[in-house]
Amino acid sequence: MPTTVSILSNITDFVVNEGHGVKGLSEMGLQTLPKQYIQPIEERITPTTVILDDQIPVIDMSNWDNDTKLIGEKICNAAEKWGFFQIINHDISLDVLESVKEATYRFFRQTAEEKNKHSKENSSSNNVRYGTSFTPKAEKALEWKDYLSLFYVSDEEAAALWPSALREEALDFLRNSEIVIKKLLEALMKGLNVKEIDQTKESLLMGSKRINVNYYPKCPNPELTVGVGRHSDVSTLTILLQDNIGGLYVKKLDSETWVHVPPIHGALVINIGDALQIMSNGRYKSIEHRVMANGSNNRISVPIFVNPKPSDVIGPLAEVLENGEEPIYKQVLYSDYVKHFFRKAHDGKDTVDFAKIK
Ligand SMILES: COc1cc(/C=C/C(=O)SCCNC(=O)CCNC(=O)[C@H](O)C(C)(C)COP(=O)(O)OP(=O)(O)OC[C@H]2O[C@@H](n3cnc4c(N)ncnc43)[C@H](O)[C@@H]2OP(=O)(O)O)ccc1O
Ligand SMILES: O=C(O)CCC(=O)C(=O)O
Ligand SMILES: [Fe+2]
Repeated sequence: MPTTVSILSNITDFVVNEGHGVKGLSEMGLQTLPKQYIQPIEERITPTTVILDDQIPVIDMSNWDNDTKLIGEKICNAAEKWGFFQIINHDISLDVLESVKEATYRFFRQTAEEKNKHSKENSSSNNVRYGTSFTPKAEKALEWKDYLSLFYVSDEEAAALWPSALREEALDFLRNSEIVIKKLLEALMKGLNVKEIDQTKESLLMGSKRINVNYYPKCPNPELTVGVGRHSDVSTLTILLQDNIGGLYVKKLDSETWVHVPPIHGALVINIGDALQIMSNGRYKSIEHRVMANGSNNRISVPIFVNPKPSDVIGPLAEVLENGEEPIYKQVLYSDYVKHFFRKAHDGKDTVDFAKIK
């Protein structure tokens, strides 16, 4: 049985290689944060940069069928001004949302050995990956988070490869999110002068999906580290289910201040990702966000990343440039873009520079 001292002398082995994750560290009852997790001061979330008198829009979807235009305009405004909003009355049942949260706990409660069957080194497929932090090899300071990431190909592949602890619940959440994703994209495309989402557009906007489950265990000295560092998502859009703990912070456009995203029971947090910022030629904003570590509670979240297909080439849409607007982004192969994102540590909005016309 390893002692606390021996574990602390080789954190990488215990947390990363043996698959105990930060959950394993947290459950040892550590009183002090290991030095590997201490973030530089500028990366920590401090009260001085957080504002309390503003918040991301909350959009009620209940009257979508009768009020499509008005709700659509609210969605486009939020995408331009905040890049983030919450939706309520979106028609995904509470049962589906509660079940995927329970299943997330069920997956992470398993032994390190069981979870580690899905690590990068052990997984039989690149489409299933259990890990910790973001990209430990490239990070100077680690992040206080464990995750399982599932790239959706087909129900058959999921049946063969996804862990049974959460397979059905994750698939159910994916299936049930389909209608609301289409409504959001329909509204966002109208705002860009795209009249119809034909098959090519549909594939470009939502040709692939990835569902992650994130576990942020209780943390000693949470003020010294982060759950997730500053980043923007590389998706078209992200649909995030969070629990009731809180801790997600979003950067306010053109400012150095951050706002908290308060948990609302049954709501989903929606954010625009880099792919849609690029396709909209910068009109819709893919905004930096980060997650605070928590000293008293474990937290979970379940993002669905709606993406182009890896083989798609993305760039500003023709409809957006029709009026003579100059493109600010070039055409890039989406899988090159995503690889660039995954190979470096979280460093805020710098990912999108990869696609900028210099
Ligand atoms: C994990 O914590 C996160 C995650 C996020 C994610 C935010 C998003 O927006 S995810 C949406 C990403 N889009 C897609 O998944 C759709 C398109 N997919 C692809 O293009 C490909 O599937 C691929 C992701 C590029 C992988 O293709 P493959 O040919 O298999 O490439 P590899 O060479 O194996 O991988 C490239 C590089 O990325 C690392 N990597 C791959 N998958 C993951 C993953 N799920 N999580 C972390 N890292 C991943 C892989 O290890 C390679 O790096 P090396 O250094 O090992 O070469 C936001 C915030 C978070 O905290
Ligand atoms: O846990 C959260 O609230 C956000 C997680 C996140 O930003 C991500 O997984 O990309
Ligand atoms: Fe994110």
